[in-house]
Amino acid sequence: MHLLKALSQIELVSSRGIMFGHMLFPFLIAQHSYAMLMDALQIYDVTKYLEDHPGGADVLLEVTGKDGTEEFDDAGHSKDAKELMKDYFIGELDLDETPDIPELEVYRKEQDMDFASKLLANAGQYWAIPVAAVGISAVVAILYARRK
Ligand code: HEM
Repeated sequence: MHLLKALSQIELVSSRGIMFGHMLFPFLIAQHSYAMLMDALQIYDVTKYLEDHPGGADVLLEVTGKDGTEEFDDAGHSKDAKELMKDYFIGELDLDETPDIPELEVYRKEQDMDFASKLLANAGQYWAIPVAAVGISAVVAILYARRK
């Protein structure tokens, strides 16, 4: 449930024009804007820092749309870097205050379908085509026989 709430919060962020992950949240992509998460909650928009980052743009791009806490810590950033980071802080996910998105509930239900239910759900489609073909052939055959 928390994930759904987090997603709905990220959608609000994305409506402000922030790309939030190609892989995790593909429906939220907005061009030319890059955001990353820290400590699974804090959102940083690093778009304007890409070119100035001493570690290069590539490492930042690798963590956009994801949680970059581990990578940030591994790089052994200085106190100054941590201070500078505050300039790019745009907000925090509020996991308690965000509403659920009904569409996501539906999506989740589809995901939960096991193989047998999927097969049953699709069976209708698979039968419809041959049954229609036999029906049409029968009508054509009857019409043809009558003409003779
Ligand atoms: C808003 C977020 C970030 C800020 C403000 C920032 C800032 C900085 C600064 C000021 C430096 C120079 C060294 C220092 O003072 O520590 C640096 C270096 C570096 N950063 Fe970042 N950084 C950020 C995010 C990241 C992330 C997410 C990664 C990894 C995925 C990363 C990887 C590196 C690396 C590898 C270096 C070392 C470059 C070198 O010494 O050659 N940084 N960063």
